[in-house]
Amino acid sequence: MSARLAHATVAPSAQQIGRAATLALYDELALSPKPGLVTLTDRGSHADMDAHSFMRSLFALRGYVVRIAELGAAQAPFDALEQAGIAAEARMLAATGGINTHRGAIFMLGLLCASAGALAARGEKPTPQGLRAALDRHWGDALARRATRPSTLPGGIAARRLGLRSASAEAAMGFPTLFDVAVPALRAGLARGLAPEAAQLDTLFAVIAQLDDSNLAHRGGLAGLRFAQNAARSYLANGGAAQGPQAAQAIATEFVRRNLSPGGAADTLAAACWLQRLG
Ligand SMILES: CC(C)(COP(=O)(O)OP(=O)(O)OC[C@H]1O[C@@H](n2cnc3c(N)ncnc32)[C@H](O[C@H]2O[C@H](COP(=O)(O)OP(=O)(O)OP(=O)(O)O)[C@@H](O)[C@H]2O)[C@@H]1O)[C@@H](O)C(=O)NCCC(=O)NCCS
Ligand SMILES: Nc1ncnc2[nH]cnc12
Repeated sequence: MSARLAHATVAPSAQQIGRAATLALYDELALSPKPGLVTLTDRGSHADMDAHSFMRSLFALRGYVVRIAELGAAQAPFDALEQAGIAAEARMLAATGGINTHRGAIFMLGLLCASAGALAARGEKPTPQGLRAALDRHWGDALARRATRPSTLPGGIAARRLGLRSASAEAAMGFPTLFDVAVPALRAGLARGLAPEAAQLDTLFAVIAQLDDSNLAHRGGLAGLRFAQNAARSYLANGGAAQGPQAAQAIATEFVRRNLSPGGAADTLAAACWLQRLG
C-alpha cells in the first residue's frame, strides 16, 4: 500500500477521492493469498475471470469514481448517483466482456466517494463518523427504500430469502461492517507494526467472519456462508497473518474446493484501503 495522501490537512479533491478508490481496488486485487478470490496469479473460485478482468474493470471505472465524488460534492439526489452507477456498470461489462467484477464495488465505493465529496464541499476530510453522517444525511431515505426492494441479483435474492443483510441493507445501515470491523482491524494491524499486506489479510478475514456476504450465500447457501465465517474466525484465533502464508493458502484451497468466493468482503476490504489512503 503506497503512502497515504501526503499529509492531507485539507479536504481531498474529487480527483484525489477517486484516485484513492482506483488504487484501493488494486490493493485488494493484488493481495495474495486470498480465500476464493482472484489475485494477480490465481483465479480463486472463478472460471470466468482473472487479474486481467479486474485490471480492465478498475481502469474502466477510474472516471466514475471521480465523477461520483463530484456528484456528492454537489449534493446530487440518489437518482443521479444511481444513473452514474448504472452507466459505470455498463462500462465495466464492456471492459470485461460481460463479466461482473465490480458491481458491488461500484455501489459501495460509489456511495463512499459521493459521501467524501459531500464532506469535502464543506471543507471536511473523510472520517468514518463524517462519512456515515453524510451518507445518511444526503441519501439515507433512498437507501432505506432501496433495501426493501426485491433484488434481481443472485446474491441479493439469496440474501433476502435467507434473511441476511445484503449489500443494499448494509448501505442503508451506514456500512457497519466497514466502519465497525474493517477500518478498526486495518488500523490496529498497521499500529501493531504488521506489513500492509498482512494487515489487509487480517482485515479481510475479520470481514469474512462478520459480513453476510451474499456471494457466499448465493454460491454455498447458508451452510457455505457459515463455513466461511467459522474458517475466518479460526484463522484469526490462531494468530492470523502471523501464522505465515500457508495458513491462508490452506483456507483458500478449501474455499475453491467448495466454490466459495467472498466478493462482498473483498469490496469491503477495498473500501477500508480507500479510507486508509485518504487518511
Ligand atoms: C445495489 C445493487 C448492487 C444490488 O443490491 P443487492 O442488495 O441486491 O446486492 P447483493 O447481491 O447483496 O450484492 C451486490 C454485490 O455487492 C457485493 N456484496 C455482497 N454481499 C455484500 C454485503 N453484505 N455488503 C456489501 N457488499 C456486498 C458483491 O459484489 C462483489 O462480488 C461480485 C463478484 O463475485 P461473484 O461471485 O463473481 O458474483 P456473481 O458474478 O454474481 O456470481 P457468479 O456468476 O460468478 O457465480 C462483484 O459484483 C463484486 O463487486 C455482490 O455481488 C444493485 O441494485 C445496483 O447495482 N444498483 C444500480 C447502481 C446503484 O444503485 N448505485 C447507487 C449509487 S452508487
Ligand atoms: N478479487 C476478487 N475476486 C473475486 N471477486 C471479487 N469481487 C471484488 N474483488 C474480487
